[in-house]
Amino acid sequence: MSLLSARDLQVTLGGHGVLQGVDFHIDPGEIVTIVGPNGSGKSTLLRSLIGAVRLDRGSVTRAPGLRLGYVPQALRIDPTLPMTVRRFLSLPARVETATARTALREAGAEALEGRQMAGLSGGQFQRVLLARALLNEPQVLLLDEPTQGLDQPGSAAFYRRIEEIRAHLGCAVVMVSHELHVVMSASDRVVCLNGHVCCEGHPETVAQAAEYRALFGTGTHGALALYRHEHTHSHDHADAS
Ligand SMILES: Nc1ncnc2c1ncn2[C@@H]1O[C@H](COP(=O)(O)OP(=O)(O)OP(=O)(O)O)[C@@H](O)[C@H]1O
Repeated sequence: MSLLSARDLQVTLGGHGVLQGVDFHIDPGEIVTIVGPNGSGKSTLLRSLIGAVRLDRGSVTRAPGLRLGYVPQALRIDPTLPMTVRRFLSLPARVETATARTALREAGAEALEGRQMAGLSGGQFQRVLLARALLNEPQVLLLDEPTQGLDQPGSAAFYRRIEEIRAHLGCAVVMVSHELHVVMSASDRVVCLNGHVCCEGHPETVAQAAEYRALFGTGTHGALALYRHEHTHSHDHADAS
């Protein structure tokens, strides 16, 4: 049985249709990567899965008592606000020091406990966000472009960490990524989104796909152009540029 599934999702934001007829599921231990051009609804799909978006139609079903951990695409913290990493982890709900330390260790951020949030590098900040998502020992970890702004080695290290966390905690992982090496090597399944699910499957089905490049253009720097894309329908999604 799937841990988390969505059926026939339809979402409108600001008067524009963002998701139409989207089905999704994630099974225990799986790593599923969502790819798609800018504005194709990837973040909206993740936010729908955690229950943060009003659905026009469709439903999201969670296994009973399911624990989710979510790493947002961006989180802005007022740089003038003094706040340590430890304190940040206790917002909005206080967590025990032992719990915070375990999560920081899992995320590779144990050395950052006493640091000011405003002084963290991009990679350190992402690890702290990851630690926050791990506080409740999630069964599904959802990551929205977690390596945005990291350099290639930083990004590769982050994804290795995710693999380790999956192995250690046994959690399933849903992530949005634009990085080919992640899509190719770290995913059990790839879901290609453009307002609707264009296609999905094992990364092994990846092939040379001129169609994909035609659809996604340079928005992904052609990096995902290898994803095999068998198109039987046209695209008119407003933001698919
Ligand atoms: N709160 C909002 N109000 C109005 N429109 C919104 C809102 N949030 C998102 N949108 C619009 O919905 C569409 C999908 O946004 P979403 O962030 O889900 O796409 P994405 O695929 O994650 O994009 P990116 O790759 O750029 O992060 C975009 O056109 C965006 O402008």
